[in-house]
Amino acid sequence: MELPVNLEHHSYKISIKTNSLSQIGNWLANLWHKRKLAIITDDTVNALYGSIVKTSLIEAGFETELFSVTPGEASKSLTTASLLYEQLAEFGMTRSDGVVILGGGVVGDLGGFVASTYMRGLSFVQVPTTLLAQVDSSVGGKTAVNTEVAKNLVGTFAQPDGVLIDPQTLQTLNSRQISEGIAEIVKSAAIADMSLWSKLEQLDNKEALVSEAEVIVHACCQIKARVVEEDEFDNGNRLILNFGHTIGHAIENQAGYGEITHGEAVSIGMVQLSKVAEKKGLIASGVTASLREMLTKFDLPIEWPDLNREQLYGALTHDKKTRGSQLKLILVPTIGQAVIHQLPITEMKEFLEITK
Ligand SMILES: NC(=O)c1ccc[n+]([C@@H]2O[C@H](COP(=O)([O-])OP(=O)(O)OC[C@H]3O[C@@H](n4cnc5c(N)ncnc54)[C@H](O)[C@@H]3O)[C@@H](O)[C@H]2O)c1
Ligand SMILES: O=C(O)C(=O)C[C@@H](O)[C@H](O)[C@H](O)COP(=O)(O)O
Ligand SMILES: [Zn+2]
Repeated sequence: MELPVNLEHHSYKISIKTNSLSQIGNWLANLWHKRKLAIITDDTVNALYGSIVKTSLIEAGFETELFSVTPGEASKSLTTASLLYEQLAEFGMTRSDGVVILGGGVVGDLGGFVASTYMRGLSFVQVPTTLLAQVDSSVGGKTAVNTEVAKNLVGTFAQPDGVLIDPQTLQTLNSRQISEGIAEIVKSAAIADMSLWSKLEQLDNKEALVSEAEVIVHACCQIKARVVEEDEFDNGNRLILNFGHTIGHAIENQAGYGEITHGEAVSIGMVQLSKVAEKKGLIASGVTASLREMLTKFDLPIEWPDLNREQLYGALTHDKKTRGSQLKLILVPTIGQAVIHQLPITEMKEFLEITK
């Protein structure tokens, strides 16, 4: 299956095909000529898929080197980015060369950030290997690293030249990693696609979902491509992709990056936000219960973790949907639709249930 992402200055295709990873050399040879390639990955993905990818690229005629970082959210940092800049320079990467980003959303965001800033920008492709990365992070061109102050505080908008998705790689993920990806699938359905929501309702558990991965990944990429095509730079309707993220990112930051995964934090964020929104009459009654039921079916957390709410509030003031003292909060008034609700950022204390 192939899906186009049609953008004003940088269109590209998402290819979704089981067992395509070993054919990456041919796929890239059709996209790029005469490139020196740097694969950016993490140690776990390297051990599983590094040599398949590197061999295929070398066989296709590319001079290829692989750079691997420590797995986990803590690597999405300026420190790791600096190390990668040095490694790319040592390998002699120039602006006619390209970066192949192989792994989950962490190397996707980090590698995209490094590729788009090294020498003011190299071409790159995304080869996502987690469910989360296949349904969300590999598409749309948001790159970032975290800082102590806030999640994804520093980043770029930089689109890949292509996305190669091999759903077969999902077979080596553990149960928690599958759930984490499902949080973004539930988000995508909740904000924009009632028929995907109905499909998710029919699935008994995550094993059933993984067995239909190709169809579900395609549906999510289609939603994301449609939203990004309309608003590439996140000034309008793209903000709806951030449902659950205002609270979610604050949780990730305050728990310590990687302690609560991105998907888990977004799951909690969607439910806790909707709970208060429902009480305030901002969304239809029953939305929160539907989200709770769906997310718990897929083993995702939905209750507040034991974190200081005032500190959570401090962390969420750095949300990129703020403009001055106003925040654009994403609400789901009924399943399948999203709205942008502007409010003074201080009102988020109500959503965090901070008692005066
Ligand atoms: N740019 C975007 O639009 C966007 C969208 C959603 C999330 N994100 C970001 O994505 C990140 C989360 O991504 P993630 O959940 O993929 O985390 P991740 O990249 O840390 O991957 C999770 C774990 O799975 C391992 N792994 C990866 N592929 C594997 C495979 N096939 N088999 C076995 N293990 C494998 C990794 O080594 C890692 O330990 C967060 O930083 C989040 O902010 C970005
Ligand atoms: O692509 C987008 O736009 C999203 O918001 C997708 C989110 O799932 C993703 O987590 C994104 O990285 C969040 O972006 P941010 O702008 O809130 O840092
Ligand atoms: Zn997300």
